[in-house]
Amino acid sequence: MTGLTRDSGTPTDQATGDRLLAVTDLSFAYGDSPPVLTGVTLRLRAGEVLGVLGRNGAGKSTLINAILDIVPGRRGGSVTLGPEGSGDVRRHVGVAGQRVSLYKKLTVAENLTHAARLVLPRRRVAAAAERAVEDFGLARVARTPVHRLSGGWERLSHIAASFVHAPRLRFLDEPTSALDFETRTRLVALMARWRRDGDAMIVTSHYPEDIEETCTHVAVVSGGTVVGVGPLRDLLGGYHSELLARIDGEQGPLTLRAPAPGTVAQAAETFARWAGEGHAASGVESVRLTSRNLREIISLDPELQGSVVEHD
Ligand SMILES: Nc1ncnc2c1ncn2[C@@H]1O[C@H](COP(=O)(O)OP(=O)(O)OP(=O)(O)O)[C@@H](O)[C@H]1O
Repeated sequence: MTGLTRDSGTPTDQATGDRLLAVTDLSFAYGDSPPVLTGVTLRLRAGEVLGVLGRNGAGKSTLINAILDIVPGRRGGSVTLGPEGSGDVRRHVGVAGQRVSLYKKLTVAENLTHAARLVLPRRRVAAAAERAVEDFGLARVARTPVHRLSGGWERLSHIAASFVHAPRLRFLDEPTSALDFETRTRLVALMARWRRDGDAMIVTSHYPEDIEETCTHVAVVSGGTVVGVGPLRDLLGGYHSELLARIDGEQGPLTLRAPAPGTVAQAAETFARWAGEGHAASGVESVRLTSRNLREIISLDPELQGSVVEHD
């Protein structure tokens, strides 16, 4: 495929000062089984968000587990987590795994407090838990025991507890699964805020829209390694959008068509320019903006086919 750069444009750490993750030549196998991952090298700096795509069973969760050394099985390679020289990995790293890890009998607020106590000094625990309730919109369920929550609220509470200590490096394994539209929107907005604040993230998802909305870089796990890493804008920019404007002119309806390289936002800019040049002065009947988005791009790439699922 043309858009995805292989081994070029990898998030780099030319200036290592704001580096939050360095993975070099990491391999991983479960027990005596053949390796699930081989020779993975990744770098993430402040403000970079890496979206990880791949089919079911490709090794996305394993990538997170291997980086964090959660499950035994690392076979060589090196990993540096968090800001360089900070020493305190637990304080700077947060993991919202695919499986919810909350105490079922405790309320959401109690879970948040407990999670904060594990990492933060006592004087900061209450404020951190309160802030998580506010940021994640959990006030309605704060006093509800986890076993009585719906699946979506449970997942959101799980993510809130995972990040109650406001880590600089965040791992999110399929964070939007089970979330309704409103809740997903809230999480996506929070992720954008964390990115602006300079946190780095690794996000796995089967939804290209999640990756497109939240990530600065994309990686594909396939055949036991990370086969493509690149900036999202390069991936999307390698394809063309098309603008269609139907205009009612004196000679009857007229269709204007123009290729617009790049993302939907860039295409919209092109249309605005047309309008400024008077093309639309006689009245635009309808404007269709078609763009190759990540979902379309994935459908064109055999390596990625099967790695996405449809939203409900
Ligand atoms: N604890 C384990 N022991 C042995 N094999 C495992 C274990 N966990 C995962 N695997 C295997 O490792 C491979 C990668 O699994 P992983 O869960 O990382 O894939 P994934 O890309 O996250 O999948 P999904 O999209 O379904 O969540 C699979 O073949 C899986 O069966």
